[in-house]
Amino acid sequence: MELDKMDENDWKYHGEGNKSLVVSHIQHSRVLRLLKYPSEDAENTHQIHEEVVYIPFFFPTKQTTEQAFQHILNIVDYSRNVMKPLLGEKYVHSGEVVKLPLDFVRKLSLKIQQERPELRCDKVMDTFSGCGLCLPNLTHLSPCHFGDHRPPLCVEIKPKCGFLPFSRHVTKECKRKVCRFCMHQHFKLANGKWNRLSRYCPLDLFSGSKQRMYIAIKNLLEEPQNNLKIFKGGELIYSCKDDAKQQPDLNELVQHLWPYFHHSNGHQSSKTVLTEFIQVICSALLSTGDSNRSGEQRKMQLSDSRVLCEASPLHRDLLRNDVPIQSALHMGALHPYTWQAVLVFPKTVSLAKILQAQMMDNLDIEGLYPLYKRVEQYLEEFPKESEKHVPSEDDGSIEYAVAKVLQYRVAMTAKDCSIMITFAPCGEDEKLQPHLEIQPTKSRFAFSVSILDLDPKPYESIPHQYKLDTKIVNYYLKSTITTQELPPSSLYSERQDCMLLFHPV
Ligand SMILES: O=P(O)(O)O[C@@H]1[C@@H](OP(=O)(O)O)[C@H](OP(=O)(O)O)[C@H](O)[C@H](OP(=O)(O)O)[C@H]1OP(=O)(O)O
Ligand SMILES: Nc1ncnc2c1ncn2[C@@H]1O[C@H](COP(=O)(O)OP(=O)(O)OP(=O)(O)O)[C@@H](O)[C@H]1O
Repeated sequence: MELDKMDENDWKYHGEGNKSLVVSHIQHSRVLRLLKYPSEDAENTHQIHEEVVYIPFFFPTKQTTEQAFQHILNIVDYSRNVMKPLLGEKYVHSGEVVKLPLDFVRKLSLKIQQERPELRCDKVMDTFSGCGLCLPNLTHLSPCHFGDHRPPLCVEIKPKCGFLPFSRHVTKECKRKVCRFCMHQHFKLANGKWNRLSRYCPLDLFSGSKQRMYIAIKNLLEEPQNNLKIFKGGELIYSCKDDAKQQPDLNELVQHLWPYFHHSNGHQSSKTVLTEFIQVICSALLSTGDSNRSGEQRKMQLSDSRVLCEASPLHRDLLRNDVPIQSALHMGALHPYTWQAVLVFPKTVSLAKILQAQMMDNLDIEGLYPLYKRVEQYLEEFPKESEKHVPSEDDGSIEYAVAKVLQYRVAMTAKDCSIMITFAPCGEDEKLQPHLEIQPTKSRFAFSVSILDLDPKPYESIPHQYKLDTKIVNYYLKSTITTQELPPSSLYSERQDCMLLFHPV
């Protein structure tokens, strides 16, 4: 990429989240990630004072171009030096900071404006610093493959927090039974963020059980919200609609998928196509990504009480079928026709890596917040930090509090990251390294798994997290919405879900 010859016509709108906007190159497998800031700040933007451009960049404090560059550099450093060692070299692409011509960025911003979803237009793209992040386009597969004409499919999942808090600091009993995502759904519905409750429960996705993962992905397909996007050949083909009242069209998705799951020996029903599609996703998510498959993989295991969320449709299915929860949890190893509720996937699996990082939040926000206050107070009294030994137990020291706050921020990043699973069919005689292929059904696929959006979460967001946690829990407790009010599954009947559940593992 020649930075002095940047042309906005070589780039197109690709997607965005709350903090950044992404454009992709029309020929090369590259994306540019540009940061955003609230549009009300844009009015005060660009005050030129003593030849310095001030930018209302992400935080209330104004930043110079140099500070903006440093800010993006911090994002890369954090991804490379903190998150990558935790999540694994093979899953993380930290990218590189680039300085872009301002003229290019401004023209690009105008060009893509009409493609941006309305719900994201409360923020504007940064057109003042000229700084961005250049990354590989993860919706593509590396060029080492392909004799096949079918473009790669890419599934992006934002899994959110996959465990129930185990901290002794938790004061509300419901937090030990119902996961944060499921509780938050009710709060989001009440606030108009979404119009329908999602049946997805992160604890199913992180369960390590193929059946539960299958159900989690099926539920994401039915109600993607901001947790699922599907790309084909780098183009977004399935996600929540801009008008959140509308549901995305699963039949349309099946039409896209059909050429990938069509077998010569007969007609595939929509359901079979979706089933095979989900199986490919599960296989990729469960792959260890290691070329060396011999030898026992170290397994990750959670205690029974942490693996099932009482608000999840799965839990209700068990109750409806009169399966005692605790015995269901234990049956995994004993019964040939049951599901494994206990998390048993190898530690190198992407989901296990993410979960381990999330669980660095071992105090819960309720236990962390007083430590945050301790740090706040210390910083007021002694603004210059000192480096001292970090105690493993809380001895009332500032060192312990600082270490825990840092640990919590890592967990926050892991609770908000996304996974991209990209795959494409490969021919029967195409030779691939074993760790780069999966064959969950009749078809063989080359695939890759990546973890993205690994930005550091600001220290200042901890008080917000503390307040939000209280609001979510209080709303959930007082809400009259019962779990019966979950919308019925449109993909399969509840009964079929159960049949799936009790399929052999
Ligand atoms: O707090 P949460 O769990 O609602 O997560 C926020 C996300 O909302 P979600 O619940 O996933 O719809 C939120 O996502 P959306 O904007 O709702 O798509 C952001 O990812 C936000 O992170 P940041 O402030 O942009 O760095 C996320 O904030 P952090 O908690 O990561 O700070
Ligand atoms: N390297 C990449 N390759 C392909 N697509 C990408 C890449 N990085 C980001 N994207 C796409 O751009 C979207 C926005 O990026 P990202 O999730 O980093 O934004 P964000 O604003 O930081 O998110 P959040 O709302 O979680 O804060 C992603 O959902 C993904 O679809």
